[in-house]
Amino acid sequence: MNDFDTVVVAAVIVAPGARVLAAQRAEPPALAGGWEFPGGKVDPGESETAALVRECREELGVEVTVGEQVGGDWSLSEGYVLRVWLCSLASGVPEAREHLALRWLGPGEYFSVEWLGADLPVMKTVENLLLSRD
Ligand SMILES: Nc1nc2c([nH]c(=O)n2[C@H]2C[C@H](O)[C@@H](COP(=O)(O)OP(=O)(O)OP(=O)(O)O)O2)c(=O)[nH]1
Repeated sequence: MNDFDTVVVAAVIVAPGARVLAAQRAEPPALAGGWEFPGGKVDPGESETAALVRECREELGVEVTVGEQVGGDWSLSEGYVLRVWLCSLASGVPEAREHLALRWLGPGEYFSVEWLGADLPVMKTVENLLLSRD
């Protein structure tokens, strides 16, 4: 990445049973229908973890606790970089306020949705992380 890249942060919300929350994008048309981890762009002057908490509040109506980072910089389109953290639910039940749908995926279901290109390798790394914990 370079200093001009926009950081997009994403939350892998993990629930008991090693379930992770996948969210289906509503827009733009090129990405609509694809599945991602909830998140969004970091605002100027905002910390990355604060952006993560804010995006989960706005998009899902939940409070999350931020845990360990998953990898480093994940490639996105030109000018963007994706950074990902494991999170847990502190309060609330996720609702699709900005997404088409939400789905909890358990082990064996992690690849049952059409992940966006950037998210597929993230899901693979998360699978390794979660399954090595058992
Ligand atoms: N949030 C999120 N965005 C992702 C993921 N994977 C991926 O390629 N992207 C792309 C889609 C978008 O082009 C960009 C994030 O934009 P966004 O629309 O979620 O950001 P935002 O909530 O801040 O929205 P805005 O500024 O456009 O209103 O990163 C992911 O897992 N989570």
